Amino acid sequence: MSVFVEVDHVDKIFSLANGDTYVALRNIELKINQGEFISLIGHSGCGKSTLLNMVAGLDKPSHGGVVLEGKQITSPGPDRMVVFQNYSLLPWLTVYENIALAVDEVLKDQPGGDRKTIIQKHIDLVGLRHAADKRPGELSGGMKQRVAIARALAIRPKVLLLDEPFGALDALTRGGLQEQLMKICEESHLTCIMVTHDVDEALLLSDRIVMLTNGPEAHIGQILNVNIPRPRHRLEVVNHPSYYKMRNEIIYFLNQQKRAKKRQIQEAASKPVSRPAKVRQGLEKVTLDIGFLPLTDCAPLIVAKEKGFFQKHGIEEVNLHRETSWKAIASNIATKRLDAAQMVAGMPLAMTLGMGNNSPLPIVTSLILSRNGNAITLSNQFYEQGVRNLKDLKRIISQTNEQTYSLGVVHPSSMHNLMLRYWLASGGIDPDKDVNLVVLPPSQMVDRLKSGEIDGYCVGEPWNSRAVHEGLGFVIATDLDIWQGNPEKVLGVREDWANQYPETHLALVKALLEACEYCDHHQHRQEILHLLCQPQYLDSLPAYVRPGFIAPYNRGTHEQPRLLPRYHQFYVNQTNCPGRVEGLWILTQLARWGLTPFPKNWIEILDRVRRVDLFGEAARQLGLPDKEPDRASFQLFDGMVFNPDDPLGYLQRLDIHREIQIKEIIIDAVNTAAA
Ligand SMILES: Nc1ncnc2c1ncn2[C@@H]1O[C@H](COP(=O)(O)OP(=O)(O)OP(=O)(O)O)[C@@H](O)[C@H]1O
Repeated sequence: MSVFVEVDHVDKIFSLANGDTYVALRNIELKINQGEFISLIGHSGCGKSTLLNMVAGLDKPSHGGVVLEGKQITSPGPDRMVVFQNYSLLPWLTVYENIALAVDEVLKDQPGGDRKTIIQKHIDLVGLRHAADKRPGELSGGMKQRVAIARALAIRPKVLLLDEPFGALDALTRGGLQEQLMKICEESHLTCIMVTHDVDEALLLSDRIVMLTNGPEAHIGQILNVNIPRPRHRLEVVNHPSYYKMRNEIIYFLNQQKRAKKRQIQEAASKPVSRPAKVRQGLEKVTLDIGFLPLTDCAPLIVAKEKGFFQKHGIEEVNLHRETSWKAIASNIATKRLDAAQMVAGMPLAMTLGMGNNSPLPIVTSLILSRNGNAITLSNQFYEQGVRNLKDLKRIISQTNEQTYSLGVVHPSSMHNLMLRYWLASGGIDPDKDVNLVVLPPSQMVDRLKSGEIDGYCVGEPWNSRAVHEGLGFVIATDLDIWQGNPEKVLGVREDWANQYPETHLALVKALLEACEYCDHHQHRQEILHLLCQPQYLDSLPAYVRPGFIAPYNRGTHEQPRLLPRYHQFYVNQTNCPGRVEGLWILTQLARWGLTPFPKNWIEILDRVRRVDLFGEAARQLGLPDKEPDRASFQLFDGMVFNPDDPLGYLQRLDIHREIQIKEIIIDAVNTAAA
């Protein structure tokens, strides 16, 4: 089906009287098919009417655009009619005259007789023949709204826009009008967008319900497909087997938003007390301790320090602490020894959910530092046995019952663990039953492979290339083969730290974002290689770091080494925004393997951890693109589609998984302060 209306990455920013701005909507992306009925639902003030007004052409997006049948909407037009809650009829005109006014204006090229027929037909359509000569003052609320609908339909719009059309009517009248509207829309195959607060109304009328989060920066939290067959009848839809499940889902979404609002208000109220004064350069803290692990993809941190990006943004002194494991990073952030750290992509979510029997500790990430850069290395023994791909590995594992192979991963919440598990499970290998996964720091992988304690691993560079260089193993897959562009390392800070030092946090994100951009220029790579290999950072031979960074990547197989331009991706292709959809994928995988429960309130958790808003602020201040990646379905190498509106459906479709727990994870601001 072709797209009829497209809301294309729309932002709406209002200028306020005091000179400030208010970002009402951020990055709204919605494609609507012809004949679809869409409802917009969300708490008061989230931006539903603003969005509707932009489709109507009554207001303009600040960024992005709205397109109808391939044409950009720039002003109101008769192809889009709006029905408001307050009817907006002219009180001195009769029902007939109110409709005639619009018809005579828009269809003026048609003969008068035809226009009369059209007016009459639409008066009949809404059952008002008996009241055609009455003025609005003589009509009930329901009758007035029927006139407004008839007037909108009479000029044959392509899209009908309804802003809480039945909000002012009593329940009985509302019910009758809903049925009438539904019938008209179904018969004329009209495309409708309706703003409503009424969950049952949305379920009765809609094909899809678009749920908006709270503002500022409201975005689409979830889209619900209403799979109730048409024609529908008001008294029957409630008997549909999924009616109450869908209803509960919407109400749950609204409750999550209510709770998030309450927390924001509490946080705002506590700010003046808890925030330290700005020390210098407009920042609250100008000396920072930041943790990292000696891996090729720590480059942005090293570059930010060595090339002066931290100082450029007012952070006078940064002590980079080389840590030995991801576990140490998590612990040093939890105990506040570190202000910030390079983290594996799943760590902020996992710590927030309290993975591994820890108390939930909210961590925020406002920046992705790198994408890709991992590989799965297996010992030469597999190669000698003819293992070239996942299928071969499965065969060998099935044949060797007496031995369980051990594979190293660097942290339960790391993409190494989640991607290795995904890859194995896609090939029918249960990562908890058919192999033995062991958590080891990256720097121990090569030695353990050499000693035979493990048979392979999934790790970042330079540890794969080093094994190849030393003739210890071969790369069976890089993460480009599994999920090209997967989020790899992120910047992580405690949420209370981010709240306490907001300007410093922003400066840190800006400094690292600029460093990421610097790292992606291939003409800088030789210089960065030199910086990275220094004793205080990777302390590595350049030969281990070069492959995939500046030189062709050698898998240690018979295959010719190949250049992999995106193997270490730091900036291009929207690398840096901590998008919520990929965060949601991580949540599904943590739950899949029993590492954390799947949070029933996932929208709330993602909004809290993956701080798209703070990333956007930093990017805008630098004049760099600030868009969140598309809120679209995607798939990994096996073709299984991940639909962000149905994460639980995705989990259910995955053949191999542990028992999945679904739990509401409530972490309030008071706990945060005490943590
Ligand atoms: N012209 C304006 N100038 C400044 N702010 C505005 C303007 N119009 C709307 N806003 C703000 O934008 C946000 C979204 O408003 P909008 O009316 O779209 O919300 P809504 O979801 O339709 O609310 P409701 O359900 O209460 O009708 C609100 O915070 C509102 O105060």
